[in-house]
Amino acid sequence: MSTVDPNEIKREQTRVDHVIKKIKTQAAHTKELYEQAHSETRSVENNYSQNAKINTFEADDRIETNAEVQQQKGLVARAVENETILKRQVATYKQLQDSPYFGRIDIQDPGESEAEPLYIGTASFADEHENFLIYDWRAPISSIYYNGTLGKVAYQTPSGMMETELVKKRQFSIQHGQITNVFDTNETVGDEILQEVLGQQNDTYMANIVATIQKEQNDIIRDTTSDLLVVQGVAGSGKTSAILQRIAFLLYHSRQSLNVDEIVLFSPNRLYSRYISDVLPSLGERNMRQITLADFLSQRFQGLNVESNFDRYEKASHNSATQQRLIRFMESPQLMTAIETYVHNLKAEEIQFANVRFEDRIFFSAEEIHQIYAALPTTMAPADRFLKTKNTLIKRLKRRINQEADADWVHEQIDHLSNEAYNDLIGKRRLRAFESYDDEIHYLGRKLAAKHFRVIYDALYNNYFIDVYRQYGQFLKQVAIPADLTATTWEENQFTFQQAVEYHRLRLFDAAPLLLMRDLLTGSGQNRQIQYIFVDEMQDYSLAQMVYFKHAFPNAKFTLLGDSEQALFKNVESPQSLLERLKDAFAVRKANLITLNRSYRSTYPIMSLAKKLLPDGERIQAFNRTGSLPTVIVRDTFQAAIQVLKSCCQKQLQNYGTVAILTRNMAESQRIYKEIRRETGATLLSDTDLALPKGVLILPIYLAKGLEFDAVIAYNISATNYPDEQSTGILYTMASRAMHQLTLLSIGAASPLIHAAVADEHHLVKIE
Ligand SMILES: Nc1ncnc2c1ncn2[C@@H]1O[C@H](COP(=O)(O)OP(=O)(O)OP(=O)(O)O)[C@@H](O)[C@H]1O
Repeated sequence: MSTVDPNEIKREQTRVDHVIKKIKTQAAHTKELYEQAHSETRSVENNYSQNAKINTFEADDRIETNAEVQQQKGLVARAVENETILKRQVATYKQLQDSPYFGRIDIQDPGESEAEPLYIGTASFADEHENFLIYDWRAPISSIYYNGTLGKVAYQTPSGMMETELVKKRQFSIQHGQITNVFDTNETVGDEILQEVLGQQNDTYMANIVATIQKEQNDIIRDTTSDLLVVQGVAGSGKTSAILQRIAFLLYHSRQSLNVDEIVLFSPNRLYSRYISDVLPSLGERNMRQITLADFLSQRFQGLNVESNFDRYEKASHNSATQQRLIRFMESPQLMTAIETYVHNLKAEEIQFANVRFEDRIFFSAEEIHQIYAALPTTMAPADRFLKTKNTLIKRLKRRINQEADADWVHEQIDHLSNEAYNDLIGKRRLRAFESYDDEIHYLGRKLAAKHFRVIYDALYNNYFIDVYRQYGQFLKQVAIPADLTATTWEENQFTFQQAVEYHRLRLFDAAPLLLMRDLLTGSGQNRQIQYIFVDEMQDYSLAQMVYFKHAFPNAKFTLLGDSEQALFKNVESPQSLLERLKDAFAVRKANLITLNRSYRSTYPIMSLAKKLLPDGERIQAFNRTGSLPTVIVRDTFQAAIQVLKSCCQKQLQNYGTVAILTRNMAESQRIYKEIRRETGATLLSDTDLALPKGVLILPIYLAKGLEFDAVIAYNISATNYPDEQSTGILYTMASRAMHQLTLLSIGAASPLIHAAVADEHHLVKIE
C-alpha cells in the first residue's frame, strides 16, 4: 500500500471533474428524455382509457375494439417500461455525479507498449464516442480489481479466459465529486479505504460494499455454476452483503434469462427485510422477492396458526433433553425421507379421504372418493391418481349442476330475478343470440346452479376432500422412531399434534413434513419459475425445512448463508458438521462451500471478546479497527440497572446515531421500555415494525438478527438468564451486533459464559 504523489492526485481530480462534467451533460439529456417519455406515457394511457370506453354493444365493433385495446395496452406497457428505464438511468447518473468511481486498474495486454487505465464504479458510463469512462463493477474485466495482485492476471469473458498484466491498482474515496482518499495497492482490495468505510457510523439501513469487496466475498458474488452454494461465515463477515451484491451480479450477467422476480430471499424477520432494502436500488437494480419463514408457512397453511421460531423461543427458554431429542428427529431429513416412502407405498384404502359436505349433508362421501381413486391403476404416482380423482369429482359436480339447471328451485329463482341481476348473469352471452328461449333459461339455470354449488367447487379445487392432518397422524403412528426416543414420548408427541390441530394451531416442526406429504399426495405446492433461492441465517432453519424448499422450488439454485454459532433456537453446532448434513440433504450435482473467517463489523476489542465466548472462536480474524473496550456493568437490583441504562443511553447518544438495547425476550424489552422511554425517547421494536429509526432502540435479540448498531447494550446477561452453554449462540449474537461500542449489563452475577470468556484475559473488558 502506498500513498499517491500529490501531483498525481491533482491529475486524478482533473479526470474526476472531467468525467462528472460528462455525466452531468448526459444526465440533463436523459432527464429531458425521461420527461418526454413521462408525458408520452400519460398520453398513451389517456388514449387507452378513451378507447376502452368505446361502445361495445355491436358485436362487430367489439371484436375490432378488442384488437385495438390489446394494441393500446401493449403501447402503454412499452411506454411505461421505457419511462422506468430512463428513470433508473437518471437515478444512476445522479449517484455517479457524486462518486463516479472507486477503483482504477492499469492493464497491459500482451504486445502492447503502454498500459491502459480503466476506472471502475457502480455503473458503466461511456462518452459520446463510446469510450468507457467508467466500467461497471460487474463487467468481466472488473474482476481483476477484486481478484488480482500486480503481475499476470486472468479474467473470465463470455468467450473464455483472457490474460493480461496488471501494472497498477488504485483505490479512491470520492465524495461530492472530490477525492477524499486515494491509495495504490498490491493487495486484492487494500485495508485503508475499508478502515475508513467501517469506521463510519451506521446510517440505519445497509449500504452496498462494491468499492471494497474482499476476495472471498467476491468468490461468493461471482459464482455462477454451483447448484448449492453454502457459506459459513462468522458474525459480521459480510454474508448478507454478499447475498445482495451476488443478486446484482447475477442480474447483470443473465439480463436476458433472469428476472429479479425469479429470485426469492428467505429473511430472518421483517425488520431485516427493510434494513437491506436500499442496497439493490443503490446498484441500479430492483429488489428481489423477500419472505420470512413464518409468512411462507402461514400462506401455505391458511386458517391455521403456525408456530414461529420466535414463539417457540419465547415459550421455552430451555428445552429438556427429551424435548431436544424429539426436535432433532422431527426436524431431520430422515423424517422427510420417511414421508416420501410412506406416500409412495400408501394403499388406496389407507388414504384419509374426507366427506365433502354441503348444507349439512354429504355431497361426495369419502367412500365414493375412495372408489374413484382405488379404480385407478396402482402404477400411477399418488399425485397423478389424486389429480385424476379430483377431475372426476369436478366432472360429477358439473353434471349435477347441469341437472339442477332445470330444477324447479332454479326456475323459481329465475322468475324472481331483477332486470339487473338477469343481465349480470347473462354477462358476455348477451351479444350472442340463444337458439331458443329454453336455451337461454337453461344457460341461466346453469349459472345459478353453479353459483349455488360454488363452495363445493372451491372445496375440490383446494383439495379439501383429503384430510392431510389425519393422514399425517397416521404417518406418525407407524413411522419407525429412533432408539433414543421412548414410546411414551412418541405417543405424547402424536397427542400434542392432534390437540394443536383441534385448536387450529400447528407446531413448527410439523410444518415441513406435513407440507411435503400434502404436496406429494396432491401434486401441488411446487413453483418451477423460481431460479434462485437465498436463505440468510440458515442455522435457524431445520434440515427438514431445507429439504422442503428443495422440493418446493425444484428448478432453483440455492445459496445458503449463515453462522452455525449464531444459533438462537438450538445448540451451537460445528460449522463442518452442519455443512456435511446440508450437502447430504440437498444431494445436488455441484455444491460449493465457502468459509468466511474475517469479521468486519465490530472493532477489534469487541470482536476479541465475542470470539472468546465461542469454544472455537480462535479461527475468527477480527478486522483491525481500534475502539474502546467492552464494558461489563453488574448491579444488584432492577432499579439500579435501569439507572445504568438511562445514563449509558444518554452518554452514548452523544457519540452515536443508534444505540440498541438487546434483551433475551419481548417481555424484558417491554419492561425496560416502560421504565426508560421518557428519558431516552426509546423505540420498542416488534416483528411488525417495518422501519428502523435512529436513537435508542429496544428489541429482543431474535429481531436483531442480521442487523447492526453503532452501540449495543446487552441487557441483563446474568447467570439466571444465561446459565449454560445453551446460551452461547445468544450471547455471541448480541455482542457481535455492535459496530463501535459494547456494554454488557447484568443484574446479579454475570453469566458463567462471560466469566469463562475473560477468565484468563481480564484485559478484554472494562469492569464498572
Ligand atoms: N468488503 C466489505 N467492505 C465494506 N464493508 C463490509 C465489507 N464486508 C462487510 N462489510 C460490512 O460489515 C458489516 C457486516 O456485514 P454483513 O451484515 O453482511 O455480515 P454478516 O456476515 O451477514 O453478519 P451477521 O451474520 O453477523 O449478521 C456490514 O456493515 C457491512 O457493510
